[in-house]
Amino acid sequence: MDAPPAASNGLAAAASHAASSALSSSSSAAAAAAAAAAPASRLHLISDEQQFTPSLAESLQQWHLLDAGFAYNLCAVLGSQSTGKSTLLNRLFGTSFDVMDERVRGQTTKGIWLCRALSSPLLVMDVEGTDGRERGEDQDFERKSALFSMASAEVLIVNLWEHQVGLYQGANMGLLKTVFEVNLALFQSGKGRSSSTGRDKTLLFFVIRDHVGATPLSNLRETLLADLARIWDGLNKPEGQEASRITDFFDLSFTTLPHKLLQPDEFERQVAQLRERFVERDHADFVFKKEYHKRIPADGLPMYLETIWEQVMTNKDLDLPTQQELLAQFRCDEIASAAFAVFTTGAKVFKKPIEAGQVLETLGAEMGALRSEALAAFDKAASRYHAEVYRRKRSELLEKLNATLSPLFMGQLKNTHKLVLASFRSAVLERLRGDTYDFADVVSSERQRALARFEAAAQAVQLAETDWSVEEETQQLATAIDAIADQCRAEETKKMLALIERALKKAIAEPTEMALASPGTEMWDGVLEAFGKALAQAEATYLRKAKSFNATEEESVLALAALRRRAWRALRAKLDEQTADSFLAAKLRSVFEDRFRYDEAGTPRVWSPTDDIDGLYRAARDETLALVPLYARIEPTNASLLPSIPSTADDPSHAALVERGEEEEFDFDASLLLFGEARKADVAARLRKEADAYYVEAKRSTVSSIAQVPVWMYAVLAALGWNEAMAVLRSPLYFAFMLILLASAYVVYRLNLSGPLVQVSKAVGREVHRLADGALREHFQQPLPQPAMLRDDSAPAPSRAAAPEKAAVREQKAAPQPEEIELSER
Ligand SMILES: Nc1nc2c(ncn2[C@@H]2O[C@H](COP(=O)(O)OP(=O)(O)OP(=O)(O)O)[C@@H](O)[C@H]2O)c(=O)[nH]1
Repeated sequence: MDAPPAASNGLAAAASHAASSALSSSSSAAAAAAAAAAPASRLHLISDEQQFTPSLAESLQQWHLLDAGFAYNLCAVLGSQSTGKSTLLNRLFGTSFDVMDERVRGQTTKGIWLCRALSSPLLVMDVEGTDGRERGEDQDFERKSALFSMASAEVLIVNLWEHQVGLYQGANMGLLKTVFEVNLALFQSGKGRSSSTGRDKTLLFFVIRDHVGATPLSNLRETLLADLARIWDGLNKPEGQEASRITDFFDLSFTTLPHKLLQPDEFERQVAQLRERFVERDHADFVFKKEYHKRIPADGLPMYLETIWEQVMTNKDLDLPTQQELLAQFRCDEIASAAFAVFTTGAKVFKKPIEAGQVLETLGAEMGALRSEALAAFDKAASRYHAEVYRRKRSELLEKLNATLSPLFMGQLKNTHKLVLASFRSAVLERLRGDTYDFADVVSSERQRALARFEAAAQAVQLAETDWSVEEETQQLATAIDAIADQCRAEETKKMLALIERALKKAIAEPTEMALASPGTEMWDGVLEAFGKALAQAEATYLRKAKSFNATEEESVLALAALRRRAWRALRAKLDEQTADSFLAAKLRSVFEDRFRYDEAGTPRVWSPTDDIDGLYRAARDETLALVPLYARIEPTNASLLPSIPSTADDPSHAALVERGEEEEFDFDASLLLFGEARKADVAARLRKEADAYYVEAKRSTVSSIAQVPVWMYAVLAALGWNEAMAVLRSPLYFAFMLILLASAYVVYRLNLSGPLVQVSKAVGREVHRLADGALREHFQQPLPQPAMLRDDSAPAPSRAAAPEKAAVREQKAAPQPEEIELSER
């Protein structure tokens, strides 16, 4: 960019005029700024070598126009070389274009220069003059510069001398023909042009210089219009535009200026008047009408002008609307990228916490704000471009923004899902810890709360203008909640079934023990009656509780079947325990004992040699042995007492449970058999041996009673001692001794010494009795048969072996039988 030349008088005048016009039209601040401003530096937009400058954006920035949007104007001046174009522009706009040195006379402006007007947001293009000697017959640049100016400028100032008007063959007419031709080419696609609305028109502003006043402006205007019409008619118009008129594309305006050198004051005055039309927006004849604007935002101007110039240089078809669209695309992309970059930096902040599983309470609002900021930044700059392109690019940007935010949204949902699920689980478990709860109530209220919480969190993070959906995630959460609820329910059911089972076990224990302790044909009826009652109660309890578990009919049926099986297994376990070897042996022994050792009245038998020990033994043994098959199989006399317990094999769903190892195989019919033939034989053999032991003991007790000292022996002793008694009475010595004894007895009695003496005597008596008894026994003792000779060595002695088992049986019985009490007393 070239430095401006020293401000001339004209320039200072322009500046001061700008200040005054700014003051009069808008604000004093703007006026002050304008007054203080120096002419802007000019920019060699297209160099002598026809190269486009890379510094336009920089210059626009310096001229404070880069962010002006559409609030700027652009005009270009065309005309023959050295016709005072630069001089006019500098006077009109306070620009700093080079003016020809009078002494040299030659082409001053080469290529195209651009400068900002001093007092208004106006860009002025000074285009190399046509017909110059320097470029000779080469009309190429003239066409290119015309094309370039037409594509960018709202107003084309056509500068010509008065004496050139009417010279149809002159340089200006050639220039105008070129302008018209390129105009048609620019809009050949017909897009974007609407002659009815007047949009995309260009103003041709004819400035007739050195107007001496002899020919009035109106005449000059008519002449020029006639020339223009003739040129227009002679053009080769593109298809579809054959009937078009010049005014479809151009507005035409004409003005004159006096000779600058001959009438300098008048020249300056009229220039000042003309300036008003260019800078004062409120002026009635303000030249920059809206419809002339090329709708290129200032920030897109560098790109646009460069592209246009490239197209011009490569002689490609230059279709202006297409160029505008391309520019819009390019710029919208650039603006979107800039906005997106800022947005991405902002969005990155949320990424880590979300990935770490956090739930960010304000994420929705912050994402929304971030997205709005990005869109606002895009809208601000991009909305000035081609509307359709802008809309398309905006929706692309929105999509991109949403795509960036989507993982955050999904992450937040997932984290919320986890959080809500965990709270649901802990809340349910917490409430299930108490005693008084309704499972269905707990689960449904917590489920509702969890889903509502999730819904609220999801809504908070969902943005408008997205296709994000929370339905799937909500569905997944509901499924996960239901799975946890099912799990809890299964555990609760298990707990409940275990409680019911425990109660049932307790209920059947005592009746079962009592029934089995007194075997008989109706033994099993008692057991099964008690079981039936306990089972009915258990089922009732289950059904009552199952209601609060939301169990379905089908689930209840299955659970009841399982409960029956468990109850039956519990009964079987009790029966197995009660018919275990030691218990069963004790029971049978007890029965045998009752029948063998006690008579019908329940009195213990004292065996005498006359008793039919063998007969009683056989009867008692056979009766007891007959009980073994009774214990071996559950067989009530009343078959209806047998419960209906479904076997797992008959139930496909339970067969599946068995396969999974969740329930054992169960066959009701098989479960009725407590033990088989082999064990029956074993139990019988054992009982026989024990009975044998009792038999031997009975026999031995008979022999013992025979070995007692007979009563008549004492009579014999009295008879034999009669003589000795007479001898004592007749002998004075013995008699005296007897008297002394009697006297001693009297003294003892009188002195009350009988107690201790009786004690001593008793002790002495007991000792004497013991010694005498021992002596007699020894005397009459006969050898007895050894037990080993009578019974098998392996059989336990009844007193030794039976004692602990009997004690065990007694411990097992919760309430001793009357018979047992009797026995123990005995
Ligand atoms: N007769 C006449 N001469 C003028 C007028 N204005 C400027 N000049 C003179 O014309 C000569 C050319 O002026 P420029 O302003 O350099 O003309 P230009 O058309 O910009 O020249 P190029 O940029 O070389 O095409 C200078 O010597 C000016 O003094 C005018 O109104 N009437």
